[in-house]
Amino acid sequence: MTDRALGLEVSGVAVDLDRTPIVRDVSCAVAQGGWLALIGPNGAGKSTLLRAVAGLLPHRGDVRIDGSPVGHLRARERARLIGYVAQNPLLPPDMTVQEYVLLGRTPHLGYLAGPGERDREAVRRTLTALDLGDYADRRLAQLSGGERQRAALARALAQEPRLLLLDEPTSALDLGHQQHVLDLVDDLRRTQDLTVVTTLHDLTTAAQYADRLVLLHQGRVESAGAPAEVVTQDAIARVYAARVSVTTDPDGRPVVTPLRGARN
Ligand SMILES: Nc1ncnc2c1ncn2[C@@H]1O[C@H](COP(=O)(O)OP(=O)(O)OP(=O)(O)O)[C@@H](O)[C@H]1O
Repeated sequence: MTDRALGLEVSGVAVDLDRTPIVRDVSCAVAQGGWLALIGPNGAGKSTLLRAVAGLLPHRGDVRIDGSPVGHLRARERARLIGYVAQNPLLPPDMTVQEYVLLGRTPHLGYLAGPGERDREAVRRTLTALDLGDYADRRLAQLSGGERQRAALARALAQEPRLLLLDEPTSALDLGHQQHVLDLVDDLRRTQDLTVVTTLHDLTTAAQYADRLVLLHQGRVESAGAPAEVVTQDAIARVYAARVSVTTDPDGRPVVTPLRGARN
């Protein structure tokens, strides 16, 4: 970890759902402007942890954003600080893309005030950045799966949060849009000190973009650190029951190739 201030600090967070422990005593942290990827098999607790950090689930333990305990923030303040995109967001079908993305500005509007030029400009900029400029007046129901996913992301970016929480943000995107969206988020964290936390199933992609990985298994932290420390052949075999080869790219980041015959 760098000596930069912490953008997100999670200490001893635990979540029970229907009295079942789902996230157990998880601690992790990422610097301001850093990118942390939560990885782990299906059911490991990644989405649950992300929702707890977003303030959407009751939890034990402490979550701090830029040093402030989230539990002490008013809802509006929290909405200004945290942008969250769910794995399968429910989008109002009859709303246009532009109207929906403008909702991202709600936490910034004055009491009873409508959106101003700065808000409209933020929406225009975000739509263009996400390749949705031509879709501004389209209804959300008329978008493809990938376009919908980009609209949900656009709303969170138009919000201009300090912490961006993205649950599988590229699951519906083609390769070009995946790269484009992740590069855009990467650029925002570098230029605007945005702190980013994503869940990502693709371990090679996670290792390319994140500077810190947290491997969750059965609700606990199995390991955490730089990508090359966490993504190892042994860890993947143990936690995912998958047979892979792990090589290293020229930047020293792990590249994971699945090998057929894992069950043999
Ligand atoms: N209301 C609930 N009551 C009990 N268990 C639940 C409830 N909701 C979710 N779970 C369980 O919690 C576990 C963690 O779910 P979560 O969605 O956080 O996993 P995940 O790591 O994001 O998985 P995936 O990779 O499949 O998206 C799962 O086993 C899920 O079945």
